[in-house]
Amino acid sequence: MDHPAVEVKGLHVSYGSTPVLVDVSLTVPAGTGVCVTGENGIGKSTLLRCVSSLQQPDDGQILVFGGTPGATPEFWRAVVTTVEPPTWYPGLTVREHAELVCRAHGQDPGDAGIEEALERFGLAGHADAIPPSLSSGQKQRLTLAVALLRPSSLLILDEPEQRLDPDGRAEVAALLVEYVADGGSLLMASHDDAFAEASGAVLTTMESLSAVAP
Ligand SMILES: Nc1ncnc2c1ncn2[C@@H]1O[C@H](COP(=O)(O)OP(=O)(O)OP(=O)(O)O)[C@@H](O)[C@H]1O
Repeated sequence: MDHPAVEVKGLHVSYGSTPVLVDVSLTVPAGTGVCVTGENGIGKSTLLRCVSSLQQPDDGQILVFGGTPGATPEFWRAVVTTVEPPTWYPGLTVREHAELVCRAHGQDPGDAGIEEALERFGLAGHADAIPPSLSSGQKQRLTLAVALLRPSSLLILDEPEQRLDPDGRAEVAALLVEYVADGGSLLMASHDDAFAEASGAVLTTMESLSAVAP
């Protein structure tokens, strides 16, 4: 039986005595995209951090392709998460970061489409620069370019539209449509409904995921 890409049941997370996620449940069927929306501070990043195994919930169950998140190397081969801000390797250029990630995932950097990806993300002119010298939007473009270059089965993206100009948002939305059309699964949080819809994701509000009204 095919497992859903993500299955969250009865998730509870509190910070101190403040509950943030109360009985939250969510399913992302494999090969589909889901976008969680909702006001600042409602708990979207917390949910994505838990699904990415970067945070342990107080209670509830999370399965990613039927397994425990973060428990195996297979999880990290299948899942790309941009919930944590990226870290750049000192002295490696934009192109070298892309090559490194491709190599780590068993791809021949010469065949991985790096030049095309840098071109598509408007980074071709910055391929020999180091990431800290890029603008905040260019850094976000690089983060997403590298996330999409390497093979994966599930993308977990926290507000991927952040800091992108309108052309950048349209380009990323088109790439996410392609990713899901090619069989990938997508779980993201966004404040931009138009971007999320253009990405082909099903929009769902954070409130609707909780069995208990906040
Ligand atoms: N490490 C933490 N310690 C204490 N409180 C936290 C922590 N992380 C998040 N919170 C609180 O939990 C709530 C949910 O935060 P979270 O970042 O998940 O919301 P969000 O929906 O992603 O917000 P935004 O749209 O602003 O990104 C907020 O009230 C936030 O202040």
